[in-house]
Amino acid sequence: MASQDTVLQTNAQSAREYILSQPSDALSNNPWAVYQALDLYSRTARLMNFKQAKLNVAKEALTAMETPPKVVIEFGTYIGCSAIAWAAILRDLHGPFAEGLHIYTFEVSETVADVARDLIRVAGVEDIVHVMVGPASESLAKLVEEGKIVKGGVDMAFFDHWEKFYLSDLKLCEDLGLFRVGSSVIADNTDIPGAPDYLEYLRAGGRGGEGSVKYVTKSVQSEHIVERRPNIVEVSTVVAAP
Ligand SMILES: C[S@@+](CC[C@H](N)C(=O)[O-])C[C@H]1O[C@@H](n2cnc3c(N)ncnc32)[C@H](O)[C@@H]1O
Repeated sequence: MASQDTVLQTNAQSAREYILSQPSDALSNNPWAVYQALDLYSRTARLMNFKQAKLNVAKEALTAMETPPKVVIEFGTYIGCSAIAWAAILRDLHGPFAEGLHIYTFEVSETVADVARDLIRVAGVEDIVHVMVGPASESLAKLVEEGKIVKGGVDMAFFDHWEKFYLSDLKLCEDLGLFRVGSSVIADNTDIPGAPDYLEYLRAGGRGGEGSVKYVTKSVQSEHIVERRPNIVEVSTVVAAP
């Protein structure tokens, strides 16, 4: 029987074949069209991309931010579906020629990262979406070390890798001083498979104590309600940052 990793990689490669087989004038340099083609494809294929109904929740949160977001970090690239959507949203918010737009996205598998890079290229957003291969915590620390992300410089962090890493990676963001008041922290799959320690932490408002990062958080039900399927997007806002 094929391992989970092999299935994950094979499905990702099939998604790339599907996209590359489409007429290029329909998708080329059009991030929304690529996102939607992938989302449509995922309805019949087993893909673990961030689906449209949930993206709508995240998009609403990003659009409502007082300071429109420019820098996004994403834990879990997979085929680049959500990263392409973040690029489309940032471009919509700031215009096609805006400077300083960056999506740093972290993926542990070289094989699926290659798929993401190809799809990001089709979408024409490779100038603002940076795929980093390796454990997310290491990639993030490297970005800070290299000065590519500065203190208070993350407008939105998206958690969509393996749930067991959500809380430790959130705490790493705090330890590196990446958030500002108003930063958004969004997470998928907190209901199924579930990230109880992450939810408990955010619902308590954070680590607690003087000088700590504080949050308000809400579990938002996405519109596409299928019983016993993951429907929740956890949307948290930083309300205090030392
Ligand atoms: C649910 S998928 C991400 C879906 C993606 N956001 C999208 O919409 O296409 C989770 C991905 O996280 C990756 N991953 C899991 N743990 C990781 C870690 N600690 N560091 C980096 N990537 C990780 C997995 O290999 C997998 O490709």
